[in-house]
Amino acid sequence: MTQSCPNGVMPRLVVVMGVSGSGKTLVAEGLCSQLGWPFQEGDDLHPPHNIAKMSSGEPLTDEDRLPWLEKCREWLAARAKDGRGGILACSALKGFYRDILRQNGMDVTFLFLRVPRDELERRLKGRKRHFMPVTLLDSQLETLEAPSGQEHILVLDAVDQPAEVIAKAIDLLCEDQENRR
Ligand SMILES: Nc1ncnc2c1ncn2[C@@H]1O[C@H](COP(=O)(O)OP(=O)(O)O)[C@@H](O)[C@H]1O
Ligand SMILES: O=C(O)[C@H](O)[C@@H](O)[C@H](O)[C@H](O)COP(=O)(O)O
Repeated sequence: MTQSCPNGVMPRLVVVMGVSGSGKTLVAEGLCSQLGWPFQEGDDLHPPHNIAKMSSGEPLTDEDRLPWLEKCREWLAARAKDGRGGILACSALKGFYRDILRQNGMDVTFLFLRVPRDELERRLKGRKRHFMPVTLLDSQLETLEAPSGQEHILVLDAVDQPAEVIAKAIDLLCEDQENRR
């Protein structure tokens, strides 16, 4: 079902968002390897105490997340400067977190990966060597403020096989690019 953009996908800033297990890392890496844009894993920008907190089964608070979101925003701002595009895997669960990432009028496209709870649980249980415990899944889902119609966010039901999900993500970026012309 992949359609190619007539002129290719033009470099831009994309945040692949959603709860833990939704496939942010897989999709963001897949997009970057196909598009040749820089990739950043949002988890790698967390301060160590945030990772320790989640590892111990405690959800993060807004206060915990603010310095991390600032790091994420700085990464996006640096990519905006160099103009080669960039894709950040970042949960961006609440509307105001997303506003932080768009601060100063930065043109950021959010791609929300929507996945049912049972599939999320299956994925988190199957994922090896990762700090995030499956017991935090419900708090992730409670914290998530699904994008409202007012926020221009691309929504992808990310339940197919990985290659298909990545192809659909490229289709959505192409479609959006055409709509923005
Ligand atoms: N479309 C998919 N189908 C099957 N497994 C997937 C899919 N997307 C991701 N996974 C697997 O689910 C787990 C969570 O994916 P990951 O990309 O780490 O999610 P996130 O970064 O949102 O926490 C990983 O083991 C990954 O390989
Ligand atoms: O805001 C948060 O609570 C965290 O950022 C969280 O949403 C994120 O999901 C974890 O860092 C786990 O990492 P994965 O999303 O890669 O599972």
